[in-house]
Amino acid sequence: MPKVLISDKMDPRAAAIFRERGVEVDEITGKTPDELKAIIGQYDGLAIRSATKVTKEILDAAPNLKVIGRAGIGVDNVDIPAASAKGVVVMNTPFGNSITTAEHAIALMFALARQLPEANAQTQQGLWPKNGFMGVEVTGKTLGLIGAGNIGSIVASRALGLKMKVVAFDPFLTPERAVEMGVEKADLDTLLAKADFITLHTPLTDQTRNILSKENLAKTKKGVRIINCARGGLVDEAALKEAMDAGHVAGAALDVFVQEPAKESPLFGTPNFICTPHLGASTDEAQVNVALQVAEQLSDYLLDGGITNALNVPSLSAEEAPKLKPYMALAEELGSLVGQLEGDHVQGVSVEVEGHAAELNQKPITAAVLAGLMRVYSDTVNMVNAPFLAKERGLDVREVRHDREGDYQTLVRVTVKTESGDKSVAGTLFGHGSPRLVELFGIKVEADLEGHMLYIVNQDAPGFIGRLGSTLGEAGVNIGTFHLGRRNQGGEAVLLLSVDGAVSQEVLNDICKLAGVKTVKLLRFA
Ligand SMILES: NC(=O)C1=CN([C@@H]2O[C@H](COP(=O)(O)OP(=O)(O)OC[C@H]3O[C@@H](n4cnc5c(N)ncnc54)[C@H](O)[C@@H]3O)[C@@H](O)[C@H]2O)C=CC1
Ligand SMILES: O=C(O)C(=O)COP(=O)(O)O
Repeated sequence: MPKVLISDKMDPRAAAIFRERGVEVDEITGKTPDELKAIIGQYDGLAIRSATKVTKEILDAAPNLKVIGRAGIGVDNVDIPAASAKGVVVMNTPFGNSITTAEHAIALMFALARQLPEANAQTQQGLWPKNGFMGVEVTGKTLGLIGAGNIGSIVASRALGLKMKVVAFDPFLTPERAVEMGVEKADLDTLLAKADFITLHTPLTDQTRNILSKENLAKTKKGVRIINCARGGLVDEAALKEAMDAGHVAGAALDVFVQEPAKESPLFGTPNFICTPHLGASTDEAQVNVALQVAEQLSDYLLDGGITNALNVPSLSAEEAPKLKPYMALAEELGSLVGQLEGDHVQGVSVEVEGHAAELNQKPITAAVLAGLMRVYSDTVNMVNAPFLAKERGLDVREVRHDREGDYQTLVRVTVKTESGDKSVAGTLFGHGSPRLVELFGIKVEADLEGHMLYIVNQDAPGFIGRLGSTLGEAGVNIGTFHLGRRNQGGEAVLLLSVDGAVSQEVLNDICKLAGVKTVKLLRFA
């Protein structure tokens, strides 16, 4: 039974789903990195929010980890390249808390416009400060939206409902989508110059870090109010403090900080500065959404291989997974076969699918071919890290889909590019989806690729099979299955024998000495 650790506070429904689905679950929150390192080794899955930092060090201490699920959106607390290199799938729940976070941004906008926190505090102190809090209306004002993705577009629709004008800066926002959203698409400088309120809804990337820098803050309208419910680091906190002290920025509301938990900040105590402790996603509704989703997604992956909302592998629905499973087994065997035969020389790989296979999602099939192929270099390769390793090695990977049906109802062909030309193997599925090799380097040969196998290329000649049988028999090697194919009569022939166990180098040398033998190789399949 797979085992999952929930390491951040999560709605109890997550644990309940894991148990219902047949996944063992521990909820251990608030661990230090060292404490997490000490226990992570026993888990197949890890469910987190933003508090747990999944660093390379943690991943190195997690040999069994297969999947990380973020109950939320931002995954900047996960070292995704390190996870990919280790073959760990990283998933998030991209929509579960979007409305909630958008509402928090709107709530903070109103709180700034009417100075609600300070007015509340002073009233409760018994000061009745009726004349101290002159606010501004949002109606008719311009909201500058930096980032018009899921959350940004919900904020825009709410702001339009409040009769605001919305100007959006997002390099990936198409003019058509801007029209559909009812916003004006603008460049950043235009937005900065026009906005009465600015709200940020981008991930933290090299391009967005300090997008509200000292320089950009200086380009804003005097009296602007700024809201950040996305990620700390989008706003230069020191520059914001300066701009507020100078009276240029009239108010700022931060839900997120460069350093979290933010126990101290020069901004604390600044008039018209409001903050919340990363509460953007904290509503009952959002937390139930993300908890249910993350538990279902992790269970799907661990139990059936279904992949939803993964950031480092192609998606594979729980419905698709059972259909694709036998193809992935076939693809991995074909990859393994070419890897073992040609591994050192491979410069590029082409994966072709035809017949029924062409109706399926090809990405997982290609990833499985690469996993089989790359396992020659490292036994920690799997479908997740194989495409990354292939890229690292500079392998040119191509996918081809043929609608035609050939000799077989379904076929997967793997062709590797080598210095001595293209070499191709192909396989199909028989009966109840059992993989079968049907072609090896241009020769038709049918074989199940399993266990230890001997690959022999020889010159087709009478008596060879008898001599080979005797050599193996004398060495005490039992032949399980025997598959034979040849290019033409008297031409090159290929033999694939399954043998009961490994064959010594001595026996391989003896086979090599048999007349007509060109190549002998011992292969190993799962
Ligand atoms: N405070 C909180 O508790 C929460 C914070 N978030 C954060 O909100 C942010 C946005 O989330 P979503 O809208 O779901 O993401 P999304 O991926 O749907 O949208 C992000 C948008 O930012 C845009 N973008 C990327 N680079 C940009 C750049 N250089 N300049 C301008 N725009 C750029 C993208 O094109 C995209 O449209 C994320 O960082 C997420 O982590 C999300 C949920 C809760
Ligand atoms: O979903 C996100 O990106 C968030 O920032 C929410 O963070 P949290 O799950 O509340 O720690």
